[in-house]
Amino acid sequence: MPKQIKLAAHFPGVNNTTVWSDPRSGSQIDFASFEHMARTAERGKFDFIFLAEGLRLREHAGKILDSDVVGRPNTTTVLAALSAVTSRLGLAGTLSSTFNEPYEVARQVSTLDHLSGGRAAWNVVTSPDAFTGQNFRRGGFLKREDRYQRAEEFLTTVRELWDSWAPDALVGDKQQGVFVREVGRFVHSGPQFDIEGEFTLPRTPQGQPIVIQAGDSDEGREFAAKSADVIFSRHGTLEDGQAFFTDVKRRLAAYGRSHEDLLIMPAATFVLGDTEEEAHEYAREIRYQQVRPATAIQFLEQVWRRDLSEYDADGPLPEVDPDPDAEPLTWGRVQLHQDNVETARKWRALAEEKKLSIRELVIEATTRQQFIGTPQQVAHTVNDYVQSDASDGFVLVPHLTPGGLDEFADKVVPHLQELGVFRTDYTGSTLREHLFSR
Ligand SMILES: Cc1cc2nc3c(=O)[nH]c(=O)nc-3n(C[C@H](O)[C@H](O)[C@H](O)COP(=O)(O)O)c2cc1C
Repeated sequence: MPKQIKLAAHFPGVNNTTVWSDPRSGSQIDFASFEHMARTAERGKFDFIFLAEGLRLREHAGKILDSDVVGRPNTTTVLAALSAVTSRLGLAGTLSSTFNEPYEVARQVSTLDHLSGGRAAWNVVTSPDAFTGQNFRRGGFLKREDRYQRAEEFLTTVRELWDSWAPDALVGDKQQGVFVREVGRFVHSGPQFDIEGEFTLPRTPQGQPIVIQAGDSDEGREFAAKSADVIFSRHGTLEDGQAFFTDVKRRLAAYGRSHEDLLIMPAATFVLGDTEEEAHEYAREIRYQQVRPATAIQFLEQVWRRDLSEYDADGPLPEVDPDPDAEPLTWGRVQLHQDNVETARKWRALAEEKKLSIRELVIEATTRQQFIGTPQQVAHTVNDYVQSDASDGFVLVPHLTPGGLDEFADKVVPHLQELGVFRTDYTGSTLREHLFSR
């Protein structure tokens, strides 16, 4: 029996991977856009729709990063609204464990699980940097290395709250006039949180809503191995995916968990065409739309940590080397280039080897996992990746809002179904049932 593939739909929206200038692109904020994508994902029998969270607009060299599409509505409000226009699709939202409180998050996710009949998931993130936290008047709050301690105790506390009501606590006996047998009480005392009281919501349909984790450091992986149901990762290529998969799955045994208890779902994008050549040509066009000249210079400045605005994006790399001591120029984005000098060395070598301009180099160096081809080819490649343990499935990030997922749902999914590796209909009603058949 081949592995069954898990699929999620990432609502695009706050970075240069979205081609917002395309005539077909719609609003990032209107509910109609969220509804369109959710309905498409449900038509394609996806496991869940996924919303990321950005708590502060990113900045580059002191200005709002204009390659980002600004304006991301509140996660749980959008998901609550989506629960009313879908009936099976899982609803996953990102909420930071650094800038929230366990009681509040437990209530929000619990409410979503009740409203949706057991379809809620929480993506626990520690959030990138102090800059993000300034909106909360806690700019310097928690060093990066201390955030997982808080995240772990945060999640433990949330789980205690979710478990605080017995499954049969709500009696609702109209004859006897007994509504509730016993409310859920909790007491949590630890280094991060010291709270006690009654939780206001009874046990939810899933009991424990699904927990997703998205940090990539050693601590992040360990946290996921101990506590998460799903990891959302950036390791989407075959070799990188397999290395990540092996590393994370081997950590599970220490926590008494099996390989099937934690699903690995990297982000991936896709470009479809009637022929392979057409798909590749279209993919190239999309990358040029995503990385415009000004965006290319910004990417380079992120690595060089210098003002390079005088350079021509269609010309060669600057002769000047990166500044090893400078502060990053970009704030609010996860710092992908911690060692900027080393990254610059690799980029320079790549540009020299392939004779690339700045823009061509940025396109080459920043392209993430993409499935490109005819719908049938893409279905086969996705399946090969999953069967060869590069992942358990993918979180698909379309480049158009809101219609970018339509072709995948309507043209690729049927091929996956024919291969016998993807459901032809939902068999359960909760997200936990979709993901784990239990
Ligand atoms: C694939 C992926 C997606 C992420 N999505 C978000 C997000 O939506 N919102 C957010 O605040 N942080 C997000 N993060 C940042 C993580 O929460 C975390 O702060 C960051 O990766 C640093 O932790 P690490 O060193 O363990 O990777 C994401 C990280 C990864 C790897």
